[in-house]
Amino acid sequence: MPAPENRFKTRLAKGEMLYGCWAGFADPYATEVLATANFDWLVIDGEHAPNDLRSTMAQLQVLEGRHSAPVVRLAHGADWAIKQVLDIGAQTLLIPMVESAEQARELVRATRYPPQGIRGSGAALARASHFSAIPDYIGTANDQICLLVQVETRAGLAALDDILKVDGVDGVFIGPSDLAADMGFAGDSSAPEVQDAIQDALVRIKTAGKAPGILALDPATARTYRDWGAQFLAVGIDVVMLAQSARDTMARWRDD
Ligand SMILES: O=C(O)C(=O)C[C@H](O)[C@@H](O)CO
Repeated sequence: MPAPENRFKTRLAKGEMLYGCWAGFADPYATEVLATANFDWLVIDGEHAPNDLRSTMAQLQVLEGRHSAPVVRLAHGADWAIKQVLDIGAQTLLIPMVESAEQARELVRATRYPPQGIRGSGAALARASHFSAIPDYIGTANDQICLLVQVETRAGLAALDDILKVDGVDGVFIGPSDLAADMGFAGDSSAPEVQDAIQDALVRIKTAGKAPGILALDPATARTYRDWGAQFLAVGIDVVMLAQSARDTMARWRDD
């Protein structure tokens, strides 16, 4: 019995268009509600949402067997953090602020058991191995890892061609907000210079045979990014959806 199939990785490799959403409440109940929308993937965000290992695991549990595949974003690509989140059952990781091929290679090694990598062997007590119910977990887990790196600075764009050559990187996510800020357009990813950089990056990622990813809350922008080659495309943030809907509702009655 091998490690569970990573459906997200399988669909990504087939070239399927995958629509996602950020899960930012850091709560399994909210993520379970979000999963009823049947997004293809949901980002359990450990960078900008108040997630910890327990809240991340609880969201992995509620997503088990659901259509929405979990993508776990870490605050930083530290090998110990990767080890812990893989052991609780994550199979697809999104790592921010990747700026070199060497950094990408280190991330690949951190996600793989030896000899391909340095992932520590704690499968005996790990949720990922179904608590040892998967006897061949260590021998089969590497193949089910999907590593998505975020390129979101000028340095990352300059290293993008080399990052794309790294085996084990399955996709590259362009972070529009951070890229805009690094380019001197903080808060404005619609600036022509940023848009040109995004288009160039998405085309390069696709041409290199990797999966291009990005986030856009505005449907017209999301369609543009899809036209430019985005394959895993996040089109919503749950926190934003609730906040905006609540404000609109009160505004409607305030002036009624
Ligand atoms: O730089 C970006 O944009 C991203 O990486 C996505 C954001 O972090 C996401 O939280 C939406 O703001």
